[in-house]
Amino acid sequence: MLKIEQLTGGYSQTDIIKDVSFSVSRGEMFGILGPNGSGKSTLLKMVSGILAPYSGSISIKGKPIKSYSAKELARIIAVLPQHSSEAFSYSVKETVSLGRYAHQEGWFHTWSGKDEEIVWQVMEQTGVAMFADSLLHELSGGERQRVSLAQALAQEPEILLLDEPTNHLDLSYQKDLLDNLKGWTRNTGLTVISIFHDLNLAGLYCDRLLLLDRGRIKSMDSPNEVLREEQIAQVYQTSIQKQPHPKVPAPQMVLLPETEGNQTEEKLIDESLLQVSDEYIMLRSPQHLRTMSSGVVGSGIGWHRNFINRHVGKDYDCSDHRSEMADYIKKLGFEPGETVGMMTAVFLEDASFTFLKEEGFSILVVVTAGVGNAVDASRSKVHSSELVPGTINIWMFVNGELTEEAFIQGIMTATEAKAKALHELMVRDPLTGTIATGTSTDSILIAATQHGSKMDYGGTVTPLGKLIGRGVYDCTLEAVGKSRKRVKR
Ligand SMILES: Nc1ncnc2c1ncn2[C@@H]1O[C@H](COP(=O)(O)OP(=O)(O)OP(=O)(O)O)[C@@H](O)[C@H]1O
Repeated sequence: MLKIEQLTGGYSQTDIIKDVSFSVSRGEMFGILGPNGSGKSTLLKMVSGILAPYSGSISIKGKPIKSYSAKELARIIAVLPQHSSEAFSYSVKETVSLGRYAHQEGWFHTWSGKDEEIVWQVMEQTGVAMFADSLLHELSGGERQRVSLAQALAQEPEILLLDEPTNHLDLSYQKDLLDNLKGWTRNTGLTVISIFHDLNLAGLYCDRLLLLDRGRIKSMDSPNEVLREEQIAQVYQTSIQKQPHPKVPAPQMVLLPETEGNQTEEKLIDESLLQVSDEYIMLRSPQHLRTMSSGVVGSGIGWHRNFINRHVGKDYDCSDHRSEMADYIKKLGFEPGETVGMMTAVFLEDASFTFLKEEGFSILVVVTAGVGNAVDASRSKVHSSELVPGTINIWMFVNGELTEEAFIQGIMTATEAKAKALHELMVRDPLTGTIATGTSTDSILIAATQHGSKMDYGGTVTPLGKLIGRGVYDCTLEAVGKSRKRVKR
């Protein structure tokens, strides 16, 4: 659809765009990225024919751009410029109607039924039909942006060039606009070439991205390839981290703020922060901790500062345990979003905890363990899937920085140490009679301050794994021992 070859150009004989070549296919959504001043708008001006290049060529549908008249070009390409705050006293409908100019034939430019139909259709699509008679200056910045888009669409272009289209739009209109653009590329074959400042939106919606660095192509590929941490950090000169999107296979780039200097003094997470009552064991951390857990509340990966292991009776109704637990946390005066909450039928005075230190880092392990509901994971097929309280809950608080890999390996190490303790104590699965590996509702938490020594790994023979293995094994032995004594009494 569009082919750019060795394009060089700029202003007053200064090269802004240098030797740029790429092509865009019909129906493609193509994003242009780059820091301020890297030449994105200049490139778009050349592609739209507003600015003549010094050298190189641009061809559209196989013909040089120079061979098209202005009117012919306007029937193929529509441009949505960077938003301007100027607003003339035209009505919305009049403004959108200007987009039909390229399609009007002859000297008298008669307004046809088709023109009218298309203008209303694009006003509906962009959500501005309700303002049809309003004057532009009466609209908000985002509403005016949508009017400009409607005007561009009224041209019925085959290629839509957009300079920062989501500028001034609130979240829901950003999503609507990009969903619509994506839909049009798929359904009507519209080709979209758009400048983005928001790398995450570009990564979510574009088929391919072009990254400009001081007027040259730094990278042009799929979003996942272009949005590489080191590359973006280098081109944008900032600290950035790449993460997977939680729902779709698209990269998300997050800024890493400079927090040095305004950090409050780090407080050690140790047993002095534990509060144990008949109702719950609680740890309130002075700072947010990076967590990976399977709690009833706060499960998955996150940042939390309150940790509650709550005692519930054996007859606790588990049918809506998540919302019941969230209500309970609120009643205690905590925000469920900041809290990891677990439940246990074990008497909390039977909890076991230990604080272990190594060169440069330390961990606090807390275990509550009831094994009446023990299961051998290798034979769990014979059990029903019903959830019953009676469980081993393991908390591990690490004073140190963990990689994601270390979080996962720490959980593996703890699970192995727990299984070993159950083996040592000959805890049996009551249904199979074989040695149990856990219970059917065990929960685990690993939480790290993310300050201090960095631990890349948490496997069994790593410094972190050694402390976890020992701490979880010892605490599980002790907690199961205490709870068994109580059962005997
Ligand atoms: N009309 C102009 N005359 C002279 N120089 C210009 C003109 N427009 C832009 N420039 C210069 O060209 C360079 C690239 O500008 P351009 O607007 O293409 O960058 P951009 O990547 O779109 O930046 P931004 O992200 O800030 O919108 C800048 O150094 C700018 O000062």
